[in-house]
Amino acid sequence: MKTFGPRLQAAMAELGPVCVGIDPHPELMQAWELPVTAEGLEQFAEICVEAFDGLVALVKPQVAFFEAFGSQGIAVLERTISVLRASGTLVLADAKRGDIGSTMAAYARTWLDDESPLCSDAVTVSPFLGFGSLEPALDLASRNNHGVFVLAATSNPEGAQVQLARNTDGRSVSQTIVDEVAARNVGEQLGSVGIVLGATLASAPDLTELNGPILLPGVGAQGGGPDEVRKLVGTHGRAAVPSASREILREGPSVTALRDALARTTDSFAFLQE
Ligand SMILES: O=c1ccn([C@@H]2O[C@H](COP(=O)(O)O)[C@@H](O)[C@H]2O)c(=O)[nH]1
Repeated sequence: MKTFGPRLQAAMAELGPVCVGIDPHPELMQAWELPVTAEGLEQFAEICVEAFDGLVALVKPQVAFFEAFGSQGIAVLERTISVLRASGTLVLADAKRGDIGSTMAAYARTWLDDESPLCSDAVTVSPFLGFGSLEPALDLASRNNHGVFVLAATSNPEGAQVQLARNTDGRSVSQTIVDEVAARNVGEQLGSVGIVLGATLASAPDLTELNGPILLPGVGAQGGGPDEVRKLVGTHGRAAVPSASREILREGPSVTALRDALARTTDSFAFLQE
């Protein structure tokens, strides 16, 4: 099996660079005339799978919205991930896990071990307990040909307080994270360790050495768009994966309307793959 980076690259070349998020906000479930229950969650997820499966490079379920329904929500998430992956659609679990190394190993087994019911193609992780604490996830991902997306510069304005702080060597925390990720991707076609870079940001760390996928959440509902993404990624457009959730999901529950919204978003970012 190919490593995650080239698999994502192939999917983006075929289907366009966009990632669509499955974020079952209670307000969206109500707007879709679904009950805000585990049953409603299941229907929401099934509609998303029907709308997006096979039509998008990456699907990103936001784990928090499933966890909110307890064990039944987790069961819906398991089914959603496995149905998408069974048909070859790449799944990024947006779990943003980060902890001391020994606990990180348990998170890694949950999201990146092929025997786990929640195993996904990739997972988001938080490096703010120290980049080295991510080692168990990076190691397991590498052994199993999965991917990891490391938060580097997030789309929320509060992130700057931590992420733009300077280290003793003068680099920002964000830049340090990008550099650590870059070291993981040396020699790869496209590395399997990516970063998360908010599409809402005014500027980006230096991405020259990154050689990994750049997930850009914040498209649409948070105000990011093609112009912002173009400016942020510069010459690294082929590694850029703009991500939108609410902007597309608001068009539901019609599968046709969801697909149309996805197609519009994909068209608006087609320039990244040119
Ligand atoms: O910096 C970040 C990291 C992750 N996210 C996640 O992406 C989606 C965005 O949803 P929209 O509805 O498109 O705003 C959501 O799951 C966030 O948790 C992010 O927004 N910014």
